[in-house]
Amino acid sequence: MAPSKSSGFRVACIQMSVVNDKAKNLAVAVTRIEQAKQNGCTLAILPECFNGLYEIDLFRKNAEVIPSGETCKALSQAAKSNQIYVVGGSIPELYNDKVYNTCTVWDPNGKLIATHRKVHLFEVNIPGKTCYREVNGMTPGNTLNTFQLDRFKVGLGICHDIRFPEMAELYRKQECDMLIYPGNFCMNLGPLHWSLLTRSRALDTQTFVAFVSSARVPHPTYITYGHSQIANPWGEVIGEADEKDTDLYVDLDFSVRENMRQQVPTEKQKRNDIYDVILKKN
Ligand SMILES: NC(=O)CC(=O)C(=O)O
Repeated sequence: MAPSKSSGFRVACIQMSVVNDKAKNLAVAVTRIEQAKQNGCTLAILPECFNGLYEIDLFRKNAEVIPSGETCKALSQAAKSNQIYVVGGSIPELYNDKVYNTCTVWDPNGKLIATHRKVHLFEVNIPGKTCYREVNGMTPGNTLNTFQLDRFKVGLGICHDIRFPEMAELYRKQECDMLIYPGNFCMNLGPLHWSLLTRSRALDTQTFVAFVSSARVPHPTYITYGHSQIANPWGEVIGEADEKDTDLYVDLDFSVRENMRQQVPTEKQKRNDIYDVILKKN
């Protein structure tokens, strides 16, 4: 049974296989959102770049104007017909001839209630392993973004954004109850960092953190790690997928967050007289 609305809700992490065919990806996403609702979920979360492969050369081809593009139309309709909140992973967004890596959020009436453009683009150079320069295909966003799901406040990031504790700290300051990061880690960095980062951001901020990947589909240039997971405010992993095409359903009980904050009151112990994290631009 899904948790009662006052204490929390059930969330679906949709770890779908993403292929080089937008129509197929959209059809899969819509079906899985419907299944999430049938399984008692209040919220369904899709992965980063779920409407096309995470390939620099494909970003502009798959880019759409928000909210008039076909991906937004499909997500809005899926949210409305299933009466469910949808965090639409991310898609390449076309805006003023620039391409952003953008997350859209839809309420159960199919209304767009938030967007988030990836602030920290993925840039690594690990010789012989992974070399990726997302800046060659995307423009970074400049704002932090939240939305309200009933009485719970949710902060948004996309993949590489999870590596920056300052951003999560700013969401903690805004009293977010949960952080959501649609993601797509590679096989070199995923095994070492994916779970560590999910747990760290959950513990730092005393929130629930959902890090939602696409499934591992063998591909010549970018192979996704998978392992979508959710950590609770204690830093415990309370649900984790393997690498396969699957959906992870997890019940969130926000009284756990209240208890943690009372029992380990780090929030009240911050020494803002000697250090602070400050939002400079939004
Ligand atoms: N896809 C990403 O943005 C980030 C990533 O894979 C990493 O930080 O590692």
